[in-house]
Amino acid sequence: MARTPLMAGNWKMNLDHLEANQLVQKLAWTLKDMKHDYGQVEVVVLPPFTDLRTVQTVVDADKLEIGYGAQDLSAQDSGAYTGEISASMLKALGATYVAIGHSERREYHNESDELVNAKTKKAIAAGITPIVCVGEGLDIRKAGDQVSYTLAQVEGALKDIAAENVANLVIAYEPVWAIGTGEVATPADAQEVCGAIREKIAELYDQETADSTRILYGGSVKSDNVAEIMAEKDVDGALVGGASLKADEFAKIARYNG
Ligand SMILES: O=C(CO)COP(=O)(O)O
Repeated sequence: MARTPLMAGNWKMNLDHLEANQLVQKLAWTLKDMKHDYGQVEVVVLPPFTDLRTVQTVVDADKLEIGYGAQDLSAQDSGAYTGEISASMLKALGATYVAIGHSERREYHNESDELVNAKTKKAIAAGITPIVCVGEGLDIRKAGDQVSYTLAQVEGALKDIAAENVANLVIAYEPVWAIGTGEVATPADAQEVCGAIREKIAELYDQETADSTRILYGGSVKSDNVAEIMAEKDVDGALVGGASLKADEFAKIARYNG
């Protein structure tokens, strides 16, 4: 079954709401100039929470086909959880995606597979597509254990989630050693783990489910390396950090297929 490629820009803690407004408009103009076909490659931005209302306003006002979402959400529904943002709050802002378990959250906020699993369930319950992030650090890569390590994260994240929901979610393989370092995984590195993730989903569920789930690669993706990574059969898109902060560069990434 055909999987629509997805290019998602994770802005991390960059750009305030005024800058967000400019970037989203410039991205839309640039893609329009390039005659981008959104049916062929889906384009999504994941700004900081404080930008979401602004992004919603510009996307709605100009009827942009750019999707947007958040970089995290709470595992709780509501109540005394200072600083947290719930799935229903994101839904009310029209968010259609949310990144969950990004390696920076796992590292700096001690997010466990159990928490990632709980957050993934909250996103699904709210009708928001989770982008579940997994991937190994340098020590694990050096030991050659990247596949088993990453598959354990996938299994943890998907615990007790039904096949129909897994078919619709997105998994992003982001080897930590390739994030923000300029050191991009080779296409073969990306395919090795993305292919193994798809096999794992087939084993946990069935082949049809595995064939539907979109699997992204992330880690130093740029316009000059995206095409070769996208040529791999189990890579369905990219989760882009630094290069998504420049409209021209991110538009070129979205137009990797010419
Ligand atoms: O973490 C990433 C996206 O979520 C990747 O970041 P960079 O593209 O800046 O390496």
